[in-house]
Amino acid sequence: MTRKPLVNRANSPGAKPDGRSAPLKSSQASLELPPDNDREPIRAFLRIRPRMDDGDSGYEPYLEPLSDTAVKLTDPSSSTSRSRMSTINPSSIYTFSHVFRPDTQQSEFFSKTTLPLVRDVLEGRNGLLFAYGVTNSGKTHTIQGGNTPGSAGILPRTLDVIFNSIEGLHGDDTFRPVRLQGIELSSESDEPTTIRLPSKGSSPALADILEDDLPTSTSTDTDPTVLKLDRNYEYTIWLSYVEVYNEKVYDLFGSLESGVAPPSTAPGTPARGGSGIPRPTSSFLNLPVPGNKAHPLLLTRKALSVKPCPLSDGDGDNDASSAGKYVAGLRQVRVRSAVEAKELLRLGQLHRRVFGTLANSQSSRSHALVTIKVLRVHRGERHDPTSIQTARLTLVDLAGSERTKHTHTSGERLREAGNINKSLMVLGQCMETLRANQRTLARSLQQGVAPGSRLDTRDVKRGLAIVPFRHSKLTEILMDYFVGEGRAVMIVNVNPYDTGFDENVHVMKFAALAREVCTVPATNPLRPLPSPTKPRANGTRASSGVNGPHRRKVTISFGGPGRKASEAHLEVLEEDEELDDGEETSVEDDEPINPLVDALFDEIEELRMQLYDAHIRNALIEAETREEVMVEMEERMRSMEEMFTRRLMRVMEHNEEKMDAKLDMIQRSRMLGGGSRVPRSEGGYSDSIAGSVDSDAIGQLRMSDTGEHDDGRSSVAARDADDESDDFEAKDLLDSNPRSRTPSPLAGKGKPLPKRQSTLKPRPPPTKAKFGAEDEMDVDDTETDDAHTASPTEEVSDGEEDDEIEEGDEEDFIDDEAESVSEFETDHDSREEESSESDASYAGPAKSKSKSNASTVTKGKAGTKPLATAQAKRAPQTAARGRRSTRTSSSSRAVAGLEDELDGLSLGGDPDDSTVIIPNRKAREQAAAGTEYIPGKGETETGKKKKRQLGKGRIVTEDEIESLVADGSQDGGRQLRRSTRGHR
Ligand SMILES: Nc1ncnc2c1ncn2[C@@H]1O[C@H](COP(=O)(O)OP(=O)(O)OP(=O)(O)O)[C@@H](O)[C@H]1O
Repeated sequence: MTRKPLVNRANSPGAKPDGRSAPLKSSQASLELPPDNDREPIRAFLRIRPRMDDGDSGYEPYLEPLSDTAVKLTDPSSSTSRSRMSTINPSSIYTFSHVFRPDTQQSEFFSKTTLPLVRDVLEGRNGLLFAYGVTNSGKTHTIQGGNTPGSAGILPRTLDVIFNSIEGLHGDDTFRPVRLQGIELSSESDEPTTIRLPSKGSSPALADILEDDLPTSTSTDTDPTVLKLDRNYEYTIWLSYVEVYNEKVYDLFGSLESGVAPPSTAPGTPARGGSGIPRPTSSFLNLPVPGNKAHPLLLTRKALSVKPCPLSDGDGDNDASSAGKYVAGLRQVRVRSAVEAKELLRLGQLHRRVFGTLANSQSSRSHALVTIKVLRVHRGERHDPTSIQTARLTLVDLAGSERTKHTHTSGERLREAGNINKSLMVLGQCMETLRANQRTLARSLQQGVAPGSRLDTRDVKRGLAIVPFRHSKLTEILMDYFVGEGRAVMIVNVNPYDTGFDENVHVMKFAALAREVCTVPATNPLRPLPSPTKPRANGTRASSGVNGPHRRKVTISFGGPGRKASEAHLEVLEEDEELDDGEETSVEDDEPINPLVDALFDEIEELRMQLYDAHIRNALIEAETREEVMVEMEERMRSMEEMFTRRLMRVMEHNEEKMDAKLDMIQRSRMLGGGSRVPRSEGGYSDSIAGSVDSDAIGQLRMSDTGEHDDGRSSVAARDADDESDDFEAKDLLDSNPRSRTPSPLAGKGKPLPKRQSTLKPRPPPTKAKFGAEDEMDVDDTETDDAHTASPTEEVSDGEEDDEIEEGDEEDFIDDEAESVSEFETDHDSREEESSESDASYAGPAKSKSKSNASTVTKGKAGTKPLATAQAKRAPQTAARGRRSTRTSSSSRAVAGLEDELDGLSLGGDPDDSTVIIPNRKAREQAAAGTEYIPGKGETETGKKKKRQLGKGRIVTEDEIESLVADGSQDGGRQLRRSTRGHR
């Protein structure tokens, strides 16, 4: 956006106070001080929106009226931590010119806020009213009103009052207004002063669907107020309607169809009274509804430029100080009745919808400015252009003031929001600067001037800041109201329910700021205008706007009760404004621009937009990251669950195998021991097997916790009377309680193997010969069943398997969880580790029998795995040999006790005959009844599987077991043990 030079005259309010009474000239260094009562602050009215049925329920209002002029704003979340983070006071009191409570009627609101401005404009004074507030706070309702009787807003009421008051005082069309306050002869203008108002029957298609939702003006919903006017004057009323959207100015009457005014709209007569309300139309609204999205209807509109008024538009003194800026090319349409005016404004509303700023959202995304211009001339001087006086009243419906960070907008919406915020921010900056300048000026006046003396205006001007009106289109258009003459009124709309508290605090602060800005109401109303100017030549050139023409798609949904829902697809092409070629440059353009200020403003705007973008990007990234982390965590949890399940299964199977190995070993020791008791020899295998039996197997078979875990022999003695099923339970208990467990069975059964190797070497041949084929078979059996878990080498490989799993799952582990797992495994396999450690550190002192045994293994372990396996195969033979040769009296007793018990476990029977022991009482009852055993819910998969398999076989009751035990069959006993695995 190119910038025009800043103008000290127009941008500084310093010139203003004296502008009326003593025009400021560059050659004139002093001025008369205006009396203080010449200025009055902007009046700010607060209107609180009532609670709506849809959407406001559940919210408590955070705004409480304290009086007719004060309200208290309380942060609804003040009790939460949010308020501690917020810089906004949890509770604040704000004062206004008047506070309108939610139940205020439209007529009352109009009378107190707008009627004085209507009187002013009819008497020749300018006025500005703007509605400020967040979305959904009631700005449009305040300005335009609703559909119900009595709900007409201040705009239709203003038109009612004006036309009520000038009834019979209508002037003719000889002169027409141009720019801000210029006039020209209508005959010299190309532009039509009227518009074609076709009848209802020829209603255009697009207008038909667009107007459905708009408030309809009814002949009954009019304001009856009549102001008393000087009846020596004639009046003509002109309307213009501007939309400021994306920092561009568009004429909402721009596409009106030009035409000769129909007879019914001749000067002085109402357009069409009664029910026959005329309908204005435009080239757009005549077009058929495009329903095909692929071929949208292309509509083009052109932005208008805002230009400084020429000096010739100034007052009689040719003072440029009061000349603001005008919208070049803006159509000003003569209206002759309130009805006609309302229809025309309705047309503007339709155009606003066609071009999309109201089409896709109920929220206004543009600023809408309606200007009512009144030309007044004395009846006796109606042909003297210098006697024509002009005044204007502008009503502004500002776009919602919420900031983008709360609206989560992006793309086109972000641009819109950025531009809305830009213009509102600049409006605030202008007010702030105006206030500061006025204070500076007041201070200068107080300090430096004696009563009645003159002040050097150059000193005063030096202390005044430049007001940044030209940094937004909105403030450029409104600037004349702040630096020129006229009253300004601000309506602050607040929805105390669902809108953001912070946003409303900003609105309140803005209002407080506005209230401290003073404007200068005209004290010399209806100044005669200079001679009318000739229409300008259209010497314009295209704007060098950086963005170029802007295209966007607009979809308008329509339908409703009794109508088919449909959509109209439009494409809007918005062309940049044209820049003037310099024909009408004012003094402003000659003023040097302050490059630093200009650059700083540009920088601020740029940074602000970057900040918005960054906020939105951050929010998106955060959301995506959270999502990713969540998915990853879920994945990890799943894999950990699988891994733990696998581990649990493995540990269970491992335990089963160990238990089998122990049982086999114990049984084998019994068999190998036979009836003869061989004295234990020092360092022989009998030591190891005895130790193993003493400390592990016996301890594991112990029935109840005797508290003598370290003394397996006493445990064996204590449990002689216990039965077999209890035995199983005791094993489970011991397995599940690491503290109560005796050293690992592997420590007993695995470590002796290398020792066996050392004792194997001197093994005499007769010993080997003593063991026949049956023993060899047993050894083979041990190889498959026992050596798998008993062999240290196998244990190592088992451990490697574990390691593999751990490596595979390593990344899935959270350290703590991994620790808990290893803790479990450490307890469980502590004896194995002990063994491994001992294996690895042969030089260490032997701490126990098994350790000392293991330490001797190391030498043997230096060999290969086959060697170890061979050792494992020979282990039972060696053990038997050792047992026969060496045994202490105590261990002998223990072994004897164990053997006695194992005798009872030796069962005979068919190895193929599948049997089952059902440890569960309910299951036993089912079995006794001949029902197939079904595993219960929650039992492990292994258990289920084995039970199902077993269920296919013969089910054995306890009595049968006892008989089997009585038979003493070894194969049957093994089978029985295997059958019971699944139940552990
Ligand atoms: N004083 C009121 N009495 C009854 N209804 C109201 C009042 N003020 C607002 N409303 C209703 O609240 C809703 C929102 O109001 P409105 O459209 O005027 O808000 P807005 O501030 O103009 O919003 P936006 O900035 O998005 O255009 C409308 O349905 C309107 O009819």
